Amino acid sequence: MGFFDRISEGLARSRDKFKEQMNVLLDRGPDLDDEFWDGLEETLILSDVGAPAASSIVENLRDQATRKALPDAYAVLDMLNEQIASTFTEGGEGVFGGDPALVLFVGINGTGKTTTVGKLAKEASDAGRNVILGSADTFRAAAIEQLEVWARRADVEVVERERGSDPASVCYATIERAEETGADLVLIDTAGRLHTSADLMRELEKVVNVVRKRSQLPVYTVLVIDATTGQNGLQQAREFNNALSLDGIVVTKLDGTAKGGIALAVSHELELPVLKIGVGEGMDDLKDFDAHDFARALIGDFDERGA
Ligand SMILES: Nc1nc2c(ncn2[C@@H]2O[C@H](COP(=O)(O)OP(=O)(O)OP(=O)(O)O)[C@@H](O)[C@H]2O)c(=O)[nH]1
Repeated sequence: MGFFDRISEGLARSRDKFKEQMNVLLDRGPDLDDEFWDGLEETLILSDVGAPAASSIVENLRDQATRKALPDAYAVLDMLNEQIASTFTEGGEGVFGGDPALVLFVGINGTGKTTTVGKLAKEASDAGRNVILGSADTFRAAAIEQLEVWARRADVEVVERERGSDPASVCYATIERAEETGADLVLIDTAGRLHTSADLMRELEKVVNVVRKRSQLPVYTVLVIDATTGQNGLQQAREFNNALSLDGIVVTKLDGTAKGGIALAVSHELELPVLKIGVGEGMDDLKDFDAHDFARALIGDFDERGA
């Protein structure tokens, strides 16, 4: 199944929610009056894209409707996909684009950090890159074992220490080992932590600072967000970004959620690119992000019979 089909299948619930709201709005007729524009903004907000993104999308579409003298709501909806796509923050090519990099994965518990590291390791190793993994999640014993399983599947080395070790020292050891082996992609899994826990966030800041100082490879910090948590994901992203100056996000569990719009809320509000998306638990379920395909999958197409 191609990228669009996978993401389209995954976002079916998000799309249904959007369409249901839109159809109620269109039932009153296709006039481009204030009620339509307010209703469109509200529908976007209910789709979890966040108020700032929703208002920017509606403002731009309103401008275009005036400039191009668009006849009705259907003409506006034809431009909605494009407008949503361009509201995502672009960039981040350096992180997984094939250049040498050290990437630290952070996020709250259970968002899919270890799984994402594993999937990426497999993809990069299959593409012929020299990959090494670091298990700085020294908090949860199962996380170390889980990463070992992925490392075996990907046929890459993983640097680890016993449970309870200092995560910064695991990072240090991983960087040393990467230098010895000439690895050009270093992926470090960190322990899940609540963004509201000041101590754990300080510990993570320390880990990131150690890595930034010590690594000769460019260092990127990537937040892994679980799409099913909706608006809470935005709050997590704000806190992690404040503490760590993130370089991008990976949005997981986009298979089967009605809250897929959260990817846009975070990308737009925090000016962070979406680097990858997770659409399942399997090895091949981590995909490159394409804003146009994502927008199409999120809201679908509209025609005059209703969508
Ligand atoms: N459906 C679905 N499940 C996913 C996806 N990504 C990860 N998971 C599942 O989410 C669960 C948690 O994933 P982990 O990778 O262990 O999460 P983590 O962030 O490393 O967890 P902690 O180490 O506890 O913070 C696992 O059961 C994964 O298989 C995804 O894209 N879709």
